[in-house]
Parts: sequence; structure tokens; C-alpha cells
Amino acid sequence: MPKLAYLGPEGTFTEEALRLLDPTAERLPCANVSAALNAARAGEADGAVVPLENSIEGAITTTLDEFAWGEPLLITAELLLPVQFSLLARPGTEIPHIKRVYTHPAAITQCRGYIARELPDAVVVSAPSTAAAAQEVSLPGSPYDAAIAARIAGEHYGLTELAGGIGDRSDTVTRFVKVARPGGPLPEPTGSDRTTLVVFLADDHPGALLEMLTEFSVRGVNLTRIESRPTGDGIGRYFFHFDFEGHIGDARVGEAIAGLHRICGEVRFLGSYPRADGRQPQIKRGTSDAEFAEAGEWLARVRAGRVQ
Ligand SMILES: O=C(O)C(=O)Cc1ccccc1
Repeated sequence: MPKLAYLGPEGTFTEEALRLLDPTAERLPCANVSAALNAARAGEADGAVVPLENSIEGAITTTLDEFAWGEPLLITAELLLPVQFSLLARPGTEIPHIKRVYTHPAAITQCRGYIARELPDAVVVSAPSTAAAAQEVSLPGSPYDAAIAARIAGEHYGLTELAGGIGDRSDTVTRFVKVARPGGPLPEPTGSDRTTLVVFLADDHPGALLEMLTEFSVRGVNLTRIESRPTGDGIGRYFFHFDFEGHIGDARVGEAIAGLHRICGEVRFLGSYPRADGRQPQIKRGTSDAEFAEAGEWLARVRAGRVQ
């Protein structure tokens, strides 16, 4: 039974994602995303589950930066989880008396409308996770009056649900990924896969981004996410995160990654894994594995001086 580290404590959305990804895994709750990834790196767990992006606010930047700068890890699976937020408080609390709210930053951004409407005078403070907020609010001497978290976290920590479904949109989705230490076999291609890369430029020059995008474009590789993140070396210095359709074993994907390796400073491969939405890749004419193979054979014949 694998042991998986995750953003804890019990009752986070990440725990729900982990249970869906691997129902039989032993669970190791950690205080934050970095601690969960470090537990996987150090071998205290076989892997980790962490949030990567949500459909309202976009990337969870701690996760992106950990993947880029920390000891390498490989993504082996992803999960899309619809999330619903509740306002939770110690029994007896009434909404008009709530002055301090505690929750994860991703929940703050997804409940902005409710907070502005119903809690206009409340101070909202960032917590390491929604369940950490619920746990804190459950303590009798807590400086916070309410938490925003999953309903199940309220049940777990003995809080009352004062309002449910308080997200600005009812269709919010968070994408979670499962990671492992590199060294094992990659997930097999399924025909509906996604690949994730981090790319550092060799040098800043006009057209550098276009050159990277061209490596994908000419091979017919469809991007599904692109982010620029600061390198930390001053204003204007960035590295890039890419998600795209396909598996590194696909000819067009492998060739695009090799092309980036040739022209960029550093390419960090973060994994090829089945897509959670099961969508098939768009394969343009001339970019299937069979067409790449046929072109390679044709080139070999030409090079050997044989009849074309
Ligand atoms: O804090 C949690 O429960 C998490 O798992 C992170 C998070 C927070 C808000 C929305 C989705 C994931």
C-alpha cells in the first residue's frame, strides 16, 4: 500500500483528491505544499498529492515554483475536483458577529463575492489550508470567528455550517497532481495524455518566446497551459511552465521536447500522465506517429542515395 503525503490536515480538498486518486493509499498529512513534496523527496512517503491550478485564479504558484526549483519530482496522475465552500464557525456564532475569517488564499479568491456581500467588515486572513483554518477556528481561544472550508472539514472539527455553496461560481474546479520520485517507469501512453515541462531560457533575446512556441507549433502539439514565473534574478527575468497534449513517447511530443532542449538553457521534464478529462489530442495532418516514422524512413532512403 503506497504512502502519499498531502496538504493537510484532515479535511482539505487535497485529501479528497488523494482519496479519489488512490483510495487505498496510506495518508501522510503535511502542513503545506512544500512539506508534502519534501516528504516525497526524502522517502518519508512514496509520493505526494498537491493542488496545481484552479479554474478561477489559475496557478498555485508555490506548487509551480517547487516543481521548477526543488529536487526533481515526476507527475504521474492528475485529478479535476469540483470544489464547494462553506462558512464554518463554532456553535452559537452568528454571521453578523463574524469579524475575522481564516482560510486558504485560493478560497479567498473564489469566495470574493460572498465575502464582500455578507462579511463586508470582516478581516480575511490566509491559512496554510482550508482544513487548517477549520481546525484553528475550532479551538476555544481562537482569534478567528469563522473558517471557509469544505463542509466535511466542519463536520470533522465540530463546527457549524452557517452558509454552504458560498463560492462565486458553482462550477469551480481545482486540478490536483500526484507526484513520485523520478527513477521508476513513466506512466504508459493511453492516447489521452498530458505532458508538463519547465523551460529556462539560455539568454534573453527578441523572439525567445516565439522560438519556444514554434517547437510546439511545427510539430502540431496543442498547449493546454502556459505560465511565466519570475526567476528571482530581477525584473524582466522569467522561466516558463508548459502543459500540452500528448505523451513524451509520441513522436511529435518527443521531437518538440528535444527541439526545446537544443535551443533553451534548461528543460525540466515533469512527466507524461493520463488526462483527467479523457480528451483526445488534436493531431494535425502530418504529425501522427506513423507520419513521423514514414518521414524518417524516407530521409534514411534519401541519405543512402536510394530511389525516393
Ligand atoms: O486548503 C485546501 O483544502 C486545499 O486543498 C487547497 C485548496 C484550497 C481551495 C481550493 C482548492 C484547493
